[in-house]
Amino acid sequence: MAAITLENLTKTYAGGVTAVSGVDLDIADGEFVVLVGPSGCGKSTLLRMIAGLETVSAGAVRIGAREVNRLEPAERDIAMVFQNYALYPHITVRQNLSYGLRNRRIPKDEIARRVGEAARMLEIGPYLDRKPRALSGGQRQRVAMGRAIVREPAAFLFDEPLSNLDAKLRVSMRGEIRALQKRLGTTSVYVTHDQLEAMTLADRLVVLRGGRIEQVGTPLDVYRNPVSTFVAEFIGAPAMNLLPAQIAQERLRLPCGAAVAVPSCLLPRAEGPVTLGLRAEDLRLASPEDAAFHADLSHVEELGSQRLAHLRLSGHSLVAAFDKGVALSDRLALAFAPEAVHLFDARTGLRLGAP
Ligand SMILES: Nc1ncnc2c1ncn2[C@@H]1O[C@H](COP(=O)(O)OP(=O)(O)OP(=O)(O)O)[C@@H](O)[C@H]1O
Repeated sequence: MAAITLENLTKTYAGGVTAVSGVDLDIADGEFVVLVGPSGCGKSTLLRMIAGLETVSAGAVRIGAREVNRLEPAERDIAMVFQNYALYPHITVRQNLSYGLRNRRIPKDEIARRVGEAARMLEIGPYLDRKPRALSGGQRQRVAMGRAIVREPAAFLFDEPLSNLDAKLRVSMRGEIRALQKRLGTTSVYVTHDQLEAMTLADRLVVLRGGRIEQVGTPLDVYRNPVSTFVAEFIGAPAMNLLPAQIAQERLRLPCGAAVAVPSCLLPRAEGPVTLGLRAEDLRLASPEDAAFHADLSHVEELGSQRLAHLRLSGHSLVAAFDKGVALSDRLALAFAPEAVHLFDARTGLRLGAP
């Protein structure tokens, strides 16, 4: 096991596209770090540079005490789990698991011990003598995990390993990967574009945007204190509501003209336009007297445990989350606690005020 350090890591492809730019990141020994961001933000490129599948244009990758920039993937002591499983189709599951170990001349009884242990952990014992094509997608992904585990590597690198599975299986495999990683204590870097997967797996999230780190933090910290409108909209479902607003005389003026008090620590130095962020669950139904504003109901999404109200406020859309069974009229009186307010610079999108 080992820590992983990225220093000013940069990748410019031959065509001139800079996919990753000046990334600095310290991943602690045993930590589970998830790289998350929209398509094209550079997360796969970053992971592939750690793996050695992509060359580094500038900067350094360290695994443990070693700089590994010039080492082949096989020399880096890492194991990778891919989306498409990458199993050998013509040999059995047992042979797939032991293949890499045999190549490294590990003694037979040691191979048998590791394969047996991984098969037990992943409950794939009954399939050891089948070929991959005789397995379901979930079982194949378990074999791919098993192949990583038997290597006993310094780190696991996961590239969207669950995206080919159906929604229910994804949730259960997510739990299994998390539990397995905790049990083994192996440093892990996991790439996904699915913010929910990122939130539930990570010790720390790394949100990437345009090849740069936008924010690093625990899932809850990133959810509660997004550094920008980009992170606010990307992390959390439904996405944070963002509305244009004005600061005037230490009050926040909403698009409908209503004015509300805001904690002074949040207020920007100058008066003027800001972007107001409000999480759907921070909006509550209010009596007409203590409503901050009124909004028109356009439709309701029933999620079983929750009702999501899609609303219109002076030409802007927003979503409010309510408990199941709450009665909703066509026009809702709504309020929010002053502490629930997130304010962002209207021009740069960066967070204003203390987190
Ligand atoms: N081999 C390549 N040659 C040139 N440009 C590339 C190459 N691979 C990736 N890119 C570009 O680099 C940028 C980052 O790509 P990358 O695959 O790392 O993003 P990603 O965040 O993993 O996206 P996705 O979620 O869609 O896989 C994109 O603009 C992509 O078009």
